[in-house]
Amino acid sequence: MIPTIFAPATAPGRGGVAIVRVSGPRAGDALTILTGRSLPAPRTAAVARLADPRSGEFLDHGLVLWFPGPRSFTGEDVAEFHVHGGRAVVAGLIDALSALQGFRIAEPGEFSRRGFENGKFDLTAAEAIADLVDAETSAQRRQALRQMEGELGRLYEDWRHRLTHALAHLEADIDFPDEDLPEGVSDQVRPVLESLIAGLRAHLDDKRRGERLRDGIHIAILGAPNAGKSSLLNALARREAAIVSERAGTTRDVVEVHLDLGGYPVVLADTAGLREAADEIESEGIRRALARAAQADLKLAVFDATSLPDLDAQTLAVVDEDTLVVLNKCDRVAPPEMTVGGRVALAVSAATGNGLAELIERLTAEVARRFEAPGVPALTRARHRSALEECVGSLERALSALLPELAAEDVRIAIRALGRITGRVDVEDLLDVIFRDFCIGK
Ligand SMILES: Nc1nc2c(ncn2[C@@H]2O[C@H](COP(=O)(O)OP(=O)(O)OP(=O)(O)O)[C@@H](O)[C@H]2O)c(=O)[nH]1
Ligand SMILES: [K+]
Ligand SMILES: [Mg+2]
Repeated sequence: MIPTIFAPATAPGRGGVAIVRVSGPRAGDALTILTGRSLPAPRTAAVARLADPRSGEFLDHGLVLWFPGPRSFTGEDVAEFHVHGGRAVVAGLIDALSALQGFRIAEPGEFSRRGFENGKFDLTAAEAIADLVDAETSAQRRQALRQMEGELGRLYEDWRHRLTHALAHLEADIDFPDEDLPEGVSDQVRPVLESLIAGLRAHLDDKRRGERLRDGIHIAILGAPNAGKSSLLNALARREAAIVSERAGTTRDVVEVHLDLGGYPVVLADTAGLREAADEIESEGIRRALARAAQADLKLAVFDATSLPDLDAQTLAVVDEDTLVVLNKCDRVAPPEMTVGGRVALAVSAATGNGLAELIERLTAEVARRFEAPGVPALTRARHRSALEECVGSLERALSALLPELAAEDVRIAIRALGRITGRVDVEDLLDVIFRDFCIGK
C-alpha cells in the first residue's frame, strides 16, 4: 500500500498556529485515531481534543480538517491538524503519527509530487508553488501566481497540440505520398512549423526576464574612485554594507546587497573605482568591476559633481542604453541640468539623501519596463529553456529534412521536448531533481 505521509506544513519554531498535514490512504484514520471521534464533515473545520493513541496522553486542543480525495491538494485523502504553534506540541503530534502503521514523514516536495502524479496540476504549476513559497517581493509573487494558475503550462500545451496536429499531416504525407512533391515537409505543414519556430524564438529571446525575476535583477554601480559609489550603495541599502573613506581606491571586491526595489528583487553591486590601477589588487578589482558591468541588467554610472565640467572618461565609456547616469555630491555644488552620453543625469547626494527617492523611482521604472510584460507569460527556469531550445532545433531540422519520414521524426522529438516541460511525457527521471528543491511539508 502507498505510505501515508505527514509533515509540518508551517515553518519550524514558535508561532500562533502550526499545521501538520497528512496525505494518503490512511489519512482519515489519523483523524479518527488521534481525536477518538468519527470523521468530521469534509472541508469543514472541527474543534477536537488530540491525544496520543499509545498512552492516551493529551496533546492539544486544535482544529481538524478532512479533505477526502480526489478533492484535495494531493488528490489523495488529506487530513490537517491545526494546533498551537509550539515545538513540543508539534513534536508530540509528529511522534504520535509516526507510531501509526503505514505512516512515515514526508520527503521534501512529496505532497506536491503526489499532487502532480495524481493530475492535480502540471509540472510548471508545481514549480510555481515552490516559487510562490520562495517569493520575497511582489513581482516574484505575481509571476509565481500567474504560472501557478497555469499560464505557462497552457502556452506550452497549446504549442504541443499544434505540433501534434502538424505531425498528423506529416504522417498522412508518408502514407499517401504525392509523387510530384519530393520535399520533406509539405506546403501545408511548413507554415505551421515556421510560425511555431517564430513563437518559440520570441519566447526564448526574452532577456531571461522570468529567470531574472526569480533570481534577482543585477544592477552594478560604476564610477571613478571617490565618486561616492559605496556611499550610494549604503544609502540605497540603508545600512553600512560597504566601507566608505576619503581615500581613492577603497573598494576592491564587489560588494552585493539584496534589495526589494519597488517590488522587484534586486542585487545591487558596488565596485572598485575605475582608473589606472596602482597595484595588482586594485587592478583585479577593476577587472571585476568591468565584468560586473558587462553582466549587469542595469548600470548606475556615478560621476562626481564637484569635478564638473570634467567627466571621468572610463565611466563615460560604460554608459549605454541600460545605464542611469547619476551626479553625486550635489550637496556641495548647485545641481546642474545636463545629459551625459545622451542620458539625462540625475542629481543626488548620497550624503544627505537628496534625489535618492527620484533615483529609486527611475530605477524601478527602468526595471519594470524590462521585466514586466503583462499578457505574455515569461520563461522562468533553465529547465524550460533547454527543452524549448531542443524543440526549436528539432523543428528547424524538420524544415530542412529531405523526406517526410525524417521530418516526422524531428517533430516527434520536438513534441517530446515540450511535453517534458509540463510533465506529459517520460519525466520520471526528472521528478527527483525537480521536487528535491521543495521544502518539507509542501
Ligand atoms: N559631500 C559629499 N561627500 C560625499 C558624498 N558621497 C560620498 N562622499 C564622500 O566622498 C568620499 C568617497 O566616498 P566613497 O563612497 O568611498 O566613494 P567610492 O566611489 O566608493 O570610492 P572608491 O571605493 O575608492 O572607488 C568619502 O569621503 C565620502 O564621505 C556626497 O553625496 N556628498
Ligand atoms: K573612497
Ligand atoms: Mg567604494
